[in-house]
Amino acid sequence: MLVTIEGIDGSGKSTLHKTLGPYLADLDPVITCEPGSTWIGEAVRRAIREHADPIAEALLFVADHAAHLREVIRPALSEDRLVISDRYIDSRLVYQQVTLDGIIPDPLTWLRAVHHGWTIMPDLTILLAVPVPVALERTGKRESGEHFEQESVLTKVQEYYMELVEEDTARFLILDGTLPPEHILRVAGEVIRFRYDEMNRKKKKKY
Ligand SMILES: Nc1ncnc2c1ncn2[C@@H]1O[C@H](COP(=O)(O)OP(=O)(O)O)[C@@H](O)[C@H]1O
Ligand SMILES: Cc1cn([C@H]2C[C@H](O)[C@@H](COP(=O)(O)OP(=O)(O)O)O2)c(=O)[nH]c1=O
Repeated sequence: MLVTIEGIDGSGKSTLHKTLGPYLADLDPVITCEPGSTWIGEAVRRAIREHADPIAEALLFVADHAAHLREVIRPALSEDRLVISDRYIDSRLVYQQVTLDGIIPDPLTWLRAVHHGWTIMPDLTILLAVPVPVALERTGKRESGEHFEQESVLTKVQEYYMELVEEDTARFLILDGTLPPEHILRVAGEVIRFRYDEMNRKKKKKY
């Protein structure tokens, strides 16, 4: 089962992701992330740092995703493992919708077409929602400000995430990212456990 964690910068994804591994240790989950689960992640980081051309940057994120699928996601899913990824396809659908605006006509259609036919859609996506000012206050404490971490970008990104939810409500679980981290961990952890058990029960029934 593939679970992804999404949200704007500063929404608390990494905090949740780090603690889910130990919380669900009995399920032996594969804990992974985008960008950066393969060497292509280094190129992505450089593109972000050096404000590369937005199309080049978008395609590097896609290249990182392709390598991630081949090296981590597909092998783990083929063994029926539980995979939990900090960011995944939706990050591209929302962030690159912003960065490609005015550069490519209809960026969302283009982004979907680029992924079409080879990506694997998540079974469950946990979206951490926090007001943009709270996220900015949190990320403002970081030493390296990235070019995505601006109010105008994050406001659009949050809006686009909500549009994705409206299109596919069954896939998303929205959690209030301003709640205490232990509370978020318990809800996310128990929902993942329930869904994973349910999937395994259904599989057993088939045999
Ligand atoms: N639920 C929470 N409540 C308060 N602060 C949080 C919470 N989750 C994370 N933080 C803090 O906010 C900052 C950003 O969190 P992080 O997990 O790195 O976010 P992201 O990975 O989404 O950018 C960190 O300093 C972290 O300690
Ligand atoms: C995976 C992905 C990330 N990003 C952006 C979101 C982040 O601002 C940045 C780095 O991602 P990440 O390392 O997850 O940062 P954070 O922990 O702050 O959320 O890259 C995209 O623009 N497109 C993508 O496809």
